[in-house]
Amino acid sequence: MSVDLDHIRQVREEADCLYNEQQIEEAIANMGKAITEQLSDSNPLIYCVMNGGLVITGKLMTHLQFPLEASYVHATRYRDQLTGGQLNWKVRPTQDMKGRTVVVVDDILDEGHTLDAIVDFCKEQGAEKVLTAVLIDKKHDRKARPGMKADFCGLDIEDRYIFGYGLDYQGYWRNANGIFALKGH
Ligand SMILES: O=P(O)(O)OC[C@H]1O[C@H](OP(=O)(O)OP(=O)(O)O)[C@H](O)[C@@H]1O
Ligand SMILES: Nc1nc2[nH]cnc2c(=O)[nH]1
Repeated sequence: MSVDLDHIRQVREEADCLYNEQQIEEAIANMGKAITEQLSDSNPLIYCVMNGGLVITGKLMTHLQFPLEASYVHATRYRDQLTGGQLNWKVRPTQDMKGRTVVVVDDILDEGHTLDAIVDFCKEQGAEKVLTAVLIDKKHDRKARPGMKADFCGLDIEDRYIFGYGLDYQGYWRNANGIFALKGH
């Protein structure tokens, strides 16, 4: 499928900025502090959920100055759509996580099905404790479980489709240096 780059550029120009870079970096630093306070002696295994978790995981890790191991999983359920479907595992965790503390890091907790499935998988593999960390929690009443929350969260957003800081619009703008909401969504 060919991509209309003029459309991609226009989407970015017309989008509403919900959080700028400075606000996001401050939120990431606060997440790093909270994780450090709780986990600095636990030798955790940090899983980046690709693709969206790429930016937040990299930035968050530099705030975690204690021994840890890092790896990634790849699961997707939105592909290039604005609404989610069936979770598609592309790469499952490979490390031995028996008895380990695992932290699953992703860009967004939207409905929560992605995080729930990854957490369940890690528990089935014998992880002792599985915690979740997300940059963004989207506020609505469609969570996979009522009241579902991440253990560590940077920012809340209203119920709109967003991109930037790892989140994409049709595969683009994961590199946008703010959190932007799509015009009209
Ligand atoms: O809470 P949920 O409703 O399950 O949605 C959250 C997930 O959706 C996005 O991934 P996506 O499936 O778009 O794949 P991507 O990471 O490659 O963008 C995002 O990165 C989260 O992993
Ligand atoms: N890009 C993007 N991906 C998502 N996955 C779940 N919610 C969202 C969202 O608002 N934006």
